[in-house]
Amino acid sequence: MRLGLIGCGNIGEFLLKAINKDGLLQGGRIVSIYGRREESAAHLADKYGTQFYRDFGSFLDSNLDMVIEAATIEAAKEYGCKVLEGGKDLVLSSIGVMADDAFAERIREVSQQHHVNVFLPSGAIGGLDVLKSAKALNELDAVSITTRKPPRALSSATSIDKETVIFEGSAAEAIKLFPRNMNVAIVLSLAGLGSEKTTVKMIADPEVVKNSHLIEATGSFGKLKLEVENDPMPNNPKTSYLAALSVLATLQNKDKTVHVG
Ligand SMILES: NC(=O)C1=CN([C@@H]2O[C@H](COP(=O)(O)OP(=O)(O)OC[C@H]3O[C@@H](n4cnc5c(N)ncnc54)[C@H](O)[C@@H]3O)[C@@H](O)[C@H]2O)C=CC1
Ligand SMILES: O=C([O-])CC(=O)C(=O)O
Repeated sequence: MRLGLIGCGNIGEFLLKAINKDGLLQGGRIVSIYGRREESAAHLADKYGTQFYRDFGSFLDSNLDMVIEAATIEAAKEYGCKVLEGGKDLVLSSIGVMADDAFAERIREVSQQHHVNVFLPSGAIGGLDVLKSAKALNELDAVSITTRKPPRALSSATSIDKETVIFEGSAAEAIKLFPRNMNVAIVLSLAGLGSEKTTVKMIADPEVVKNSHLIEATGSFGKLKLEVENDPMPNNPKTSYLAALSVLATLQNKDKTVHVG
């Protein structure tokens, strides 16, 4: 499987190391990268034996089977449909882009037209399997996420010196205000009740070092309560290590014939 990578930050470099250096994706290799910061992308291309493209069209033409976006919501919006129209599967990290209903609809249409797949990894959270089962008979009543991060992981809250609720509202509002922190709320919305009905609470807490997410849901199945306490990525405290692992796991599982969960 020939992979292309958009974005060479934390998740991008994690994937380059895991796949191209450590061989953790059987039969797969990142052969092309497209990055905005030319110098660092060229350096990574050299370090991990891959090709760096400045021009998106040439990147897409480099005989790829699948493209992984690990950049930003804006990049996902700009390139997502082009990848699918080019006949390649797509893995999105910046899942917040799917909060835009018109864009999400377009992604669904284009992927059907071109017979390609879009993968939305569970990212820095879990519990999506429970929500999907719970809503099989439309009997999922409420879903919420409470995110607690150190202030330095929340760009707008760096001067906070005591535990502070910095946001309460819908997932739809949360992703607009915190596009680098609330992708989790949108993947949760997609698995559950949608971004208007999924509720979010964000807490900046100078006493914590981990990024934690508490997922709660109720429905005819009973109750869900699941908390992940994530170690942050070393170079980007906003992003949890689990988010990078989930992208790799999505790639590792994509061609399995026996599906768990
Ligand atoms: N689904 C989830 O649970 C999670 C999703 N994320 C999201 O995943 C994405 C990647 O995260 P990180 O690797 O930690 O971010 P990062 O900030 O470390 O790296 C992003 C890279 O993308 C590059 N970039 C930005 N715009 C670009 C463009 N238009 N074209 C090409 N490259 C571009 C930047 O120069 C940077 O190198 C972010 O959107 C982040 O918010 C992060 C954590 C959890
Ligand atoms: O990595 C995390 O803990 C969550 C995150 O930043 C996001 O969903 O955007």
